[in-house]
Amino acid sequence: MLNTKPIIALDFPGEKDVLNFLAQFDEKLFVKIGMELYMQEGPSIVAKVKEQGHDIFLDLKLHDIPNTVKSAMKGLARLGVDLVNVHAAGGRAMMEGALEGLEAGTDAGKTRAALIAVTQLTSTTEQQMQQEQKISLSLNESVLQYAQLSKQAGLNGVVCSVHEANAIREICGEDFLRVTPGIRMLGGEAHDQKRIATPDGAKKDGSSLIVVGRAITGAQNPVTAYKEVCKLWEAK
Ligand SMILES: O=c1ccn([C@@H]2O[C@H](COP(=O)(O)O)[C@@H](O)[C@H]2O)c(=O)[nH]1
Repeated sequence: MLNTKPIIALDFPGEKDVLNFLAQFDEKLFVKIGMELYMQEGPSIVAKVKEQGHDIFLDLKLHDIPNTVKSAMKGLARLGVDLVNVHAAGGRAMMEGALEGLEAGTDAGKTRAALIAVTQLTSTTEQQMQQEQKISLSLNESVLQYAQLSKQAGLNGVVCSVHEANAIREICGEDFLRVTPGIRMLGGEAHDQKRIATPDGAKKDGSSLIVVGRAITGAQNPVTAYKEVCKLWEAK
């Protein structure tokens, strides 16, 4: 069973910044290690964060031919994280390969990480998707198509924006995870994100888990900012 705390995106350039950031908290967190940190520090950063007892979403968004993704996922499984992902655009066979690799690499007796697929990045607009990716569907339809494909491949859920979460829940079911980045406090700067929502909006609109980066890591007091996000996310 996955932790339902807001996932803090540890988008820092290196280990020192991460450890200084985590030292401010006196509770176990659910954190995300993405490409920025992993490319600098490699698997050792996963081990160090895990040693401190935090749950980990390893957000490397694998996207390659099925055999390569299967082998890579087998390696990632050995890191013992809680949540991993691929790009749904890699296709059904690639996602099935990822799942096989994850299962093969998970030590006997251990729970395998949940596997989710990125649908359309939260930094993408419908106009961009149609013009650059030449997808003639609406953005909502494209996200739903990727969600259904991910479900058929046996995945545990998707990364999407809050705006698509309810429709995915209706079609794919409550247990199919809707993990939503692009979270901002009311009036907060969007930065490069295009499909954004507040933590309480995410709760209301069907997210299973929220991912929050700069609204916490860039705050003057990250612990206070995190508590504020938790309060809104946990409010009934
Ligand atoms: O569609 C996606 C997929 C992943 N992300 C990641 O989430 C965080 C969001 O950070 P903020 O600072 O809260 O914008 C970041 O690590 C992205 O790589 C995403 O934003 N959208």
